[in-house]
Amino acid sequence: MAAYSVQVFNAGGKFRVVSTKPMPGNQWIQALVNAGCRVEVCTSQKTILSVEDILSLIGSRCDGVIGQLTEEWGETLFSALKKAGGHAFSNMAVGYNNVDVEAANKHGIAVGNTPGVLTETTAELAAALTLSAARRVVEADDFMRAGKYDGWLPNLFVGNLLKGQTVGIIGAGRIGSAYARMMVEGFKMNVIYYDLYQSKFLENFVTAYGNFLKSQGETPVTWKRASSAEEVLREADVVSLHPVLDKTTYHLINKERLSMMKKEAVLVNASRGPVIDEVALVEHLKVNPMFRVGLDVFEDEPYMKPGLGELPNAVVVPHIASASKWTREGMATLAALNVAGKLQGFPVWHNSNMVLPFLDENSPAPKACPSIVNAKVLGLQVAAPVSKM
Ligand SMILES: NC(=O)C1=CN([C@@H]2O[C@H](COP(=O)(O)OP(=O)(O)OC[C@H]3O[C@@H](n4cnc5c(N)ncnc54)[C@H](O)[C@@H]3O)[C@@H](O)[C@H]2O)C=CC1
Ligand SMILES: O=C(O)C(=O)CO
Repeated sequence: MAAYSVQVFNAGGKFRVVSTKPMPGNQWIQALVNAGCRVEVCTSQKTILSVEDILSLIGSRCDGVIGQLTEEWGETLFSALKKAGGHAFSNMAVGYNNVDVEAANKHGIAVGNTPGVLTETTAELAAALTLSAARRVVEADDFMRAGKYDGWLPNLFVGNLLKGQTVGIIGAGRIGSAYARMMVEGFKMNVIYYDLYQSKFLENFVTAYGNFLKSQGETPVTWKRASSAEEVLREADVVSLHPVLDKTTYHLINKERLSMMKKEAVLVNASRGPVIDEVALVEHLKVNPMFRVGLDVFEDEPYMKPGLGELPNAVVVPHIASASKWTREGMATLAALNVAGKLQGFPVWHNSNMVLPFLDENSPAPKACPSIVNAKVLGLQVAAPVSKM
C-alpha cells in the first residue's frame, strides 16, 4: 500500500490514534475524540493490511492503534509503535492469537481485546451452523434454486433430529457456555463438555432446567464434564468448538480424533480455523457422507483447503459469527475505550466479562480500560468494583 488513504477526525487532538480499518458505528470514534485523540482511519480497499502497510500508518509519531484479527502484530509493529511514542494497542476481537503478547510486553505496549460483547452473537451463529448442517438447509436451498424439486418425497434431505441428543462443547468459556445453553434450552439436548476449568455455571443451569422439565412431566436434560476432548468426540452427536487458539488447541481435531466421532455426527467450528486439521477434515467428509460440518473459520483464512468448497456435507460461511450490528459496534467501542483509557492513564476494568457499562451510549463510560490482556505483566492498576450503595 503506497500512499495510504486515511479519514481524519478531530485533527487537532493531542493523541494520534490510528485505526487500520473503518469500524461500525460512531460511538467508538466519539470515545476517542472525547479522550482528546486525533483519529486516523485507514480507508484502503485492501482487505488485509500487511506489516509494511501498518508501519506506514504508524509513521514517526503514534500514541495508539486499533488493529484487526487478520493482522500480524509482533516485534516489528510493536517496536515501531514504541519508537513512535505509543503504548496502547487493541485488537477489534476477543481472540488475540494474531498478537505476540510477549513482544508487546517487551515494548511496554498494552494489548486490548473485546470480550463479552460478542458472546451471544457468536453462539447464535454456531447454533445456526448446527441446524444448517444437521438439517441440510444449504443443500436443500441449492436444490430448490436449481429447479430440481418436483414434489415431496419420504427420503428427501433427511437429516438429524437434535432433541434428546447429546451436544458436546470443547472450550466451555463465555461463548461455549452460551452455545450450550442455547442447545439445551432450545432443543432439550444433553450436554457433555470439556474444558481446562469446571463450568459450575453451566452445570448448575442444566441441572435447574432439568428439574424444571421434570416438574412438567418431561424428560430432564443432563450434563457431564468430560475428562478429555476424546470423551466428548466419542459420545456427542453434535460437537461445537469454542476454545482459544494456542499451542494446546492447534489441530486439536485431527485425523485420529475425527475417526473417534460418530459417523453421522455434526461438527461446528466458530472459534479459529487451525483448531481443525482441515486437510484431514476434507478427507473425513469425503469418506463419511453422513458426517456434516458447519464452519465459520478456516485454517488458511481467507482460503479453504482444496476440496472443502465442493462438499455437500459442509456448510461454510466467511467468519461472520460476531457479525450482528450491536456486537460489531460494541467491539469497536471496547477497542477504542481500551486505547483511549490507556492513553488517559485509566486503570483496567475489574471484570472483562461485564462490559455492558462501556456500551451504553446514554451514559458516560467508566473511566477504565475494558480489557487489557497483559495488564498484570505491565503492572497496570485494576479498578476496584463500584460498590452498590
Ligand atoms: N468466529 C468468530 O467470529 C469468533 C471467534 N471467537 C473465538 O472464540 C474463542 C473463545 O472466545 P470466548 O468464549 O470469549 O473465550 P473464553 O476465554 O471465555 O473461552 C475459551 C475457553 O477455552 C478453554 N480452553 C483453553 N485451552 C483449552 C484446551 N486445550 N482444551 C479445551 N478448552 C480449552 C478455556 O479454558 C476457556 O474456557 C476466542 O478466543 C476466539 O478465537 C470469538 C468470537 C467470535
Ligand atoms: O472476536 C474474535 O475473536 C473474532 O473472531 C471476531 O469475529
